[in-house]
Amino acid sequence: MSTNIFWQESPIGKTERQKLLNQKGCVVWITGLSGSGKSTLACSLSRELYTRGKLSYILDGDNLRHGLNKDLGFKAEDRVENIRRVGEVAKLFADAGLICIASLISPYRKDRDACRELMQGSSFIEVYMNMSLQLCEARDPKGLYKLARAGKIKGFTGIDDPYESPLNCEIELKEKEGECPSPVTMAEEVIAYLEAKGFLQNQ
Ligand SMILES: Nc1ncnc2c1ncn2[C@@H]1O[C@H](COP(=O)(O)OS(=O)(=O)O)[C@@H](OP(=O)(O)O)[C@H]1O
Ligand SMILES: Nc1ncnc2c1ncn2[C@@H]1O[C@H](COP(=O)(O)OP(=O)(O)O)[C@@H](O)[C@H]1O
Repeated sequence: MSTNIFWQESPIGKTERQKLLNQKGCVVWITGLSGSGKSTLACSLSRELYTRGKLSYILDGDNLRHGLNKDLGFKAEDRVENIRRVGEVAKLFADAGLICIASLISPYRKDRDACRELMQGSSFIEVYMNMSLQLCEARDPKGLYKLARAGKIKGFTGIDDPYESPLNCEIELKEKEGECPSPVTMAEEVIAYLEAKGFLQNQ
């Protein structure tokens, strides 16, 4: 709890940085169950943006838990702090003028909404990977669902820990007739949204 602190203004601001990059800083927040395809979409989106000359940066929950958040586990209060920190970091990246792609389970609605509140206007874009538990569990690329079902991991999201789906997200991606759209198709949907909202230019 710091006291006697003052905000230091910088001579070059977000407006100048956005002009330099010819884009607008924002946060694309990807939420969903483990195995729903968050990281895959984040990578595909980052690649597609790069080919269009747009600068993005991925904040991936799993990766951040190797460094910034390595003191946190998966208890409710740790997940709350995890999302709070990443929300603040995402805000900095957006302020730098980048398209910040945050990819975390972020299971609690209140925490995602708090991250949204940090951002101005419509620059927080919540993307919900609405994939069934059945699909995620069938994928199980890390074998974590198997361990959770066997009781070897306690408090696993979707098994014995809650996931609160978004009520008003900007983009919902889901299975169609039991099939999941390809990562590129999903990335294109997000890019179409960013384009329509003017984030990919700075005129
Ligand atoms: N108990 C439990 N519940 C959920 N997930 C678990 C758990 N233990 C480990 N993992 C692995 O941690 C990754 C999720 O980290 P996040 O930082 O995104 O989680 S959270 O937003 O704080 O809920 C998650 O990665 P993804 O599969 O990419 O979602 C898992 O690999
Ligand atoms: N659109 C997709 N179509 C088919 N398989 C996918 C798709 N997206 C992800 N996958 C596969 O599903 C698994 C989980 O994806 P991942 O991106 O790691 O999910 P998450 O980050 O949500 O845990 C991976 O094996 C990945 O290859």
